[in-house]
Amino acid sequence: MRTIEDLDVAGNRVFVRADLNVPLDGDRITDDGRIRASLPTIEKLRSRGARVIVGAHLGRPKGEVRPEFSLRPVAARLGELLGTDVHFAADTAGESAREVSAALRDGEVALVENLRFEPGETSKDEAERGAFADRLARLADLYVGDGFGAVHRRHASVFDLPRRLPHAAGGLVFTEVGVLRRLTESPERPYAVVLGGSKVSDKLGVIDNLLGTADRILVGGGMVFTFLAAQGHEVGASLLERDQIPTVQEYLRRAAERGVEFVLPVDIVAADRFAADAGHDVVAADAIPAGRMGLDIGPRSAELFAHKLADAKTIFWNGPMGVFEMAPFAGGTRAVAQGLIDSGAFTVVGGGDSAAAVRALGFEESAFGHISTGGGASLEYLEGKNLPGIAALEE
Ligand SMILES: Nc1ncnc2c1ncn2[C@@H]1O[C@H](COP(=O)(O)OP(=O)(O)O)[C@@H](O)[C@H]1O
Ligand SMILES: O=C(OP(=O)(O)O)[C@H](O)COP(=O)(O)O
Repeated sequence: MRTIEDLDVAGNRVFVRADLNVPLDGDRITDDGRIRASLPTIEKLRSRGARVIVGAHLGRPKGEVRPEFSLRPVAARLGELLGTDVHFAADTAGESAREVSAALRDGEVALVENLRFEPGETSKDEAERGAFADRLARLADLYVGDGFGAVHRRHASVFDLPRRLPHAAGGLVFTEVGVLRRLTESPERPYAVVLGGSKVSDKLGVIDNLLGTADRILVGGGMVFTFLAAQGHEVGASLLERDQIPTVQEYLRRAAERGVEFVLPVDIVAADRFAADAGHDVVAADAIPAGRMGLDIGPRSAELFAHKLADAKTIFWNGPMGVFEMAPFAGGTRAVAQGLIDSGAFTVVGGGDSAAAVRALGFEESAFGHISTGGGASLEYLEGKNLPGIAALEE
């Protein structure tokens, strides 16, 4: 992969695909980790006289303009962190974006509106994606891929755009890939992987490959309930991917065959609704009452998980153990974070929300080996998959 140093950026318009998909509460950014992670590349380009046009997504607005997914608050925060005004284009590749791009002076920075407001960004249809990438390409002379958290997406701005412009990888993508490579090339054993979060169907697939590399797989978060259902238990109103049950049954069977240990919660914090002030209590994992939803792993599970991490030499963790954003359901995530630290292992935490969780719960980032900005992206990298956003940069 070429680096920024290989590009002649001075006086040129450089489109930087960043991952600025930060958690928001209304228009308040609750964790700006991904914005901070994007700064070194943007600063380096500015200092070399580039005209920087940043493109990014926020949430999953599915090709529609939805004001609650606007990047405007992100532009303001990016400007504060850079110590300069960030011009904001009210559309993605339309009139406003073209005007903003044309008016940029050397060293200035602009952010265009949420790329996913355009159906072409995420389309499965290559022609539709290509047409959108063509429009984006008119905004810039060069492309820098730095949105590590989105490199696993075959999206217009990630995959099709770099094929249309001279391109290079940004520093964040380099750093992330460098650390993850260490996990794929002979990790020190025992190697434990902790999986949780809510993007269950996205992330279940990684287990297929982990069964060949990890010694122990701990499952928490929303992923738990598909496992419990696969074992024949009722999961009440918890998050469940019913069509994935046979796949999970197959994973459990293969794990037993290969001597990979699956560690599942033994108790669950079950709530009567999805709210911070919901009524809740701890129930056995195989006895979740009808109508109740599991929003965290229980205290006995937290202890079990910490115990199963204690002797590990390498740990990768993606996905919070519960709905950590609500205090009554943060215990499992806190215990796993502490378990990683106490193990003394080489630890990697990946994912927008996982990284936000460790910061929100007051842990020092330096207590972990590496905090990755990508959850799904790092999982797919560990799977050995060809990541579209990296493949396009290598071309
Ligand atoms: N049991 C659960 N039910 C519903 N949502 C959950 C549960 N456990 C965790 N979550 C949610 O998962 C989200 C993070 O999932 P995900 O996006 O997959 O992680 P990451 O961004 O770290 O890759 C958090 O917002 C958290 O509230
Ligand atoms: O938040 C992200 O990924 P992550 O939750 O796996 O860390 C990225 O911004 C990608 O978002 P997407 O999973 O909606 O494509």
